[in-house]
Amino acid sequence: MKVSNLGYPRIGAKREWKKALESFWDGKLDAPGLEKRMKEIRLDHLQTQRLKGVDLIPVNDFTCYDHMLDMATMFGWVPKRFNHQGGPVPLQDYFAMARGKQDAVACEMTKWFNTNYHYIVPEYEEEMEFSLLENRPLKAFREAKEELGIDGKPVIIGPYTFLKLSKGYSSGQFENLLNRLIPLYIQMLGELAEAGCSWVQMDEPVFVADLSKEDMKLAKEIYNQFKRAVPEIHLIIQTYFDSVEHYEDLISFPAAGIGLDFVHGKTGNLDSIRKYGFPADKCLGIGCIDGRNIWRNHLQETIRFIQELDDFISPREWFLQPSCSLLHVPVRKDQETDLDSVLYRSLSFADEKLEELHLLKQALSHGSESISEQLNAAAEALDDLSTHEMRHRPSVRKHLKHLREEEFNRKSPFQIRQQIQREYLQLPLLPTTTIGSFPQTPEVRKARRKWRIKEWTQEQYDEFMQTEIQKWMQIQEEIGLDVLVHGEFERNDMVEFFGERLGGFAFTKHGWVQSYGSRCVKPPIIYGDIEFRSPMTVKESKFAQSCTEKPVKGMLTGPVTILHWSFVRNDLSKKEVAAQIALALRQEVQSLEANGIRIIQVDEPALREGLPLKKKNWNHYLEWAVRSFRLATSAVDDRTQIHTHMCYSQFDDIMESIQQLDADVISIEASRSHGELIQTLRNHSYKKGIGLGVYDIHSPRIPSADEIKTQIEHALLVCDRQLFWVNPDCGLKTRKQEEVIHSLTHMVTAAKLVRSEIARNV
Ligand SMILES: Nc1nc2c(c(=O)[nH]1)N[C@@H](CNc1ccc(C(=O)N[C@@H](CCC(=O)N[C@@H](CCC(=O)N[C@@H](CCC(=O)O)C(=O)O)C(=O)O)C(=O)O)cc1)CN2
Ligand code: MET
Ligand SMILES: [Zn+2]
Repeated sequence: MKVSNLGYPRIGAKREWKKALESFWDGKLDAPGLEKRMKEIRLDHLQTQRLKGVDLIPVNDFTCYDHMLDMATMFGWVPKRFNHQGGPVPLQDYFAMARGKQDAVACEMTKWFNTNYHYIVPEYEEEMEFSLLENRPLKAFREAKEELGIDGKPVIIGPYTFLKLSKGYSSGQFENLLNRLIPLYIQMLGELAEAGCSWVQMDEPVFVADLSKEDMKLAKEIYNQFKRAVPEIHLIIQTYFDSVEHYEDLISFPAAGIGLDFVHGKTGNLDSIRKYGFPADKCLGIGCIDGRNIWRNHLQETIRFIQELDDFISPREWFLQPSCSLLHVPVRKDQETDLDSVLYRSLSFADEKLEELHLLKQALSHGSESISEQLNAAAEALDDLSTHEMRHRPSVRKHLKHLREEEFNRKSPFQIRQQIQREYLQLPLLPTTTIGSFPQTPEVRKARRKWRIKEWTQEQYDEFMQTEIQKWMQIQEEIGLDVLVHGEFERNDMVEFFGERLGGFAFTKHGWVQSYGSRCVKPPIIYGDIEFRSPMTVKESKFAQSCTEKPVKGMLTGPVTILHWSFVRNDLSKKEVAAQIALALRQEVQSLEANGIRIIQVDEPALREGLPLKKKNWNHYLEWAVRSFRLATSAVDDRTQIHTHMCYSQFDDIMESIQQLDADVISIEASRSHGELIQTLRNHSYKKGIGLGVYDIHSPRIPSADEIKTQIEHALLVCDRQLFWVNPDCGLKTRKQEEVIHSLTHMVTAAKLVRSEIARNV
């Protein structure tokens, strides 16, 4: 029995990794300085894992930005626009692919399966040469060996997953490209074997998605080739986030081990094991500790579960492991000194999870009695949580039980609302707007910090916020935008902010998780029933509206997004928790309307992300997700315009459900995906207001008016101009003031140019 870890958070308990990267980008740290810092952090994480008793310690899970980008650059997949000169990709080109540069737009970024982690999408281009420009897993393996004497287990994205998650090729090219990748993998594995590496973890999470039998046949052929070429490497094919789709095929692959998720794919994987058994010549990686959530494990139940499995299968060896990489949870909990003690005791972050695995190993090797104290402590902590008074609020439960169907519907259908809103809002053709946030400058963050640590009074803080809002109202007026926003300066994060103001949530001080690149989030913890306390956003929106004649958009985060971007209790279904959040938001929407806000945007960027990985589970999810949005937004008058916003996702699968949200206007991220959304809209005509993002906000690059104009014109080929809005891809909180002003000025110029061309032509 071994403890195996699948991946460790990169960011560091104090976000050292993030800080080093940002210093480098700001020019405060040079390249050797960055390399040095990264190495220290990397080694420190290996040390920690060794101390926690991990037998198979992952290496090459660390990265300077994203693990998919690492794979792509290692294979020489650098799109021409980055003008890479051959050889190992230098940091500068590597970061240019991630973040863009003035003469080259960044590579697309999208959700890693159903998580809030975003990866850089590898982009294939015709004529690309495939060669192993460097062997990163080998480097990582050697480093761990030389510096710490650790025999690391390199983690590599498997070829099937790598290619499935890439873009730029047609389905007919898939097999050919796969065949061209094989030699690179073989070279990589061969060099690892030569260096004395024995275990390699090949991540193939796409094996849990809806693949065909043909796919599995093709995949098996690859693994046969690996086995033939590098027999001495022990490959573990690792799956996660759901149950394996064609389990009976996967167990016949020539691998030394197979890793399964027994948390998020428990029923499916268990059914498969019951039906097909598990090969006695392979190791079973048993993902039994939740790598996606922060609750302590009920160790006794887990032991029982593994013992039951042991009754009917006899793998060569058991690997006790988290259900997936620990990338998705914060580093360690001992920094959380202000939490409710019952809640604190029921938590387990990455380091605690590794301790839990070690305890499981002890119990399973030496009997449960050997750790009975720890087992009882875990059971007791979870028991105390389940009887916490926050867990059950009768008023909320009662309200939800008695909802009437009309509470999920607007008063009139869209066509009627559209007429009424046109009168009420008096907007020009192709109205311009932004998605909500303006730069969260160091000054804004400092102000929040001073307020948080009580160095500033509420009045001082409010005054600062008003000044900031006022400044940006004026900037927006000068730029000539049509629908203004207050800028979200008062928010640390679009989810955490609401979590701090609603009943039933707790929030941590250091519970950071990587979202993309150096950007992190601190997901709030939903541990009780959710309750609206008092208006959360009215003060700022109302103030902003008092500064202008133009309509100000109120700005809320939707129920599905709050749910997905929080750590959620697991004694209630997600559907029930979403309904509780929706009910609270409904009251906020009503308060905004009552205070003269004529447009309210309810962001749902995580709607697509929450989509189950298997199609058969889609309908159920989409149904409750849509209903919760409607519950949150339907209480308003016909004349109040409801907007929603979504980003970083492929939308073609869910256009129908987006339509059913019945929002009057949706703004969607579109620019990094280079026109794919346009294709989607060609296939599904969308009959409500829509703004396709006209420029990428993740890049410091400033788009020209011409380029934006072209984007608008392209969009108008598929969108009705009477329904079209002009806006950036997403909020602007990560940008600098000057970048924002220039970009938005170009955007408004572009919109005006298109308007006047339309006027000339009719
Ligand atoms: N939850 C969530 N998920 C999301 C998004 C999102 O906005 N929220 N957007 C999409 C992309 N993801 C993103 C995720 C994070 C950030 C982001 O900007 N994160 C910030 C942190 C935001 C935050 O909470 N900031 C705190 C401050 C945190 C902090 O570092 N405080 C320092 C002090 C800071 C100072 O004095 O300057 C400290 O306490 O020591 C605040 O503003 O109050 C960052 O990593 O830098 C952006 C996009 C998808 N998923
Ligand atoms: C990730 S979606 C962000 C929407 C939010 N209103 C913002 O502008 O930041
Ligand atoms: Zn967005």
